[in-house]
Amino acid sequence: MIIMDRVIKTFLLNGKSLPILDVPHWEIEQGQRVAIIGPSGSGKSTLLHLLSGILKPDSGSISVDHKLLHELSEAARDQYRAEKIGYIFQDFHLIPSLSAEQNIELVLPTHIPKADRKRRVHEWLEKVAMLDRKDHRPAQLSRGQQQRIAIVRALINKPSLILADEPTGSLDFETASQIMSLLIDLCDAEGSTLVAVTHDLHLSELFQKTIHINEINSLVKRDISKNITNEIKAG
Ligand SMILES: Nc1ncnc2c1ncn2[C@@H]1O[C@H](COP(=O)(O)OP(=O)(O)OP(=O)(O)O)[C@@H](O)[C@H]1O
Repeated sequence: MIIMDRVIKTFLLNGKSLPILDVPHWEIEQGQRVAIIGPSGSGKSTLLHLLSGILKPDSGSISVDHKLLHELSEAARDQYRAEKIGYIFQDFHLIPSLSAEQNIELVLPTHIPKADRKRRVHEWLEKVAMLDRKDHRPAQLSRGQQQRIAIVRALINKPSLILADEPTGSLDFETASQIMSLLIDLCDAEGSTLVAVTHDLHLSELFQKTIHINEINSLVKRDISKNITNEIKAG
């Protein structure tokens, strides 16, 4: 379970403090699959960065599985991120010189013996129908295939929380729906909580719940976001 309480986040820009997020209260139950929609610049990525512990709030509390993130040391936050969180980016962030298999194996804990590592990676490649592409480097894969590898890399350590920032933003609609459905199914199977930012209202329908950022961030003006949502709908 994730609870954000009275969270304020500002950025310093040219010596001026710029308010970005004001979250009075927001909760996500363990195992929920939530799509976050909202206009550009409304703080969606910042919200994910706060949940992952990459960013710290100026004030307020963020609790994940009863652990208060701001009370953890930097080292403990890094460990929490490595163990509990899988992060999926729009542009995959795969290492170009490594094969699909090596990109995934890289995130497995070093104490796991080589043969077990291979077996585990192969099982996951099978789940996303990519076993026959295991030796391909990212440039030798389609964009949808690269995202499948990135999804496996994020999920293989069974994190309790998956954060996805526009994970299908650079894919055509059909591939995007397939990849988003795959991600949701895998999170379902693992019981992981999924919080995904998407611009696409049609894709957001695949989720249990869609939340507009103005329901979370009190700084986003309702009327502006409504107009933008309507524009997205019309598009
Ligand atoms: N490091 C930073 N320093 C200063 N301002 C920042 C920084 N990072 C983000 N911002 C500002 O914070 C606001 C929210 O950015 P964020 O990336 O969270 O928005 P977003 O809703 O994810 O946008 P998009 O949909 O375009 O990706 C923007 O106005 C952005 O300019």
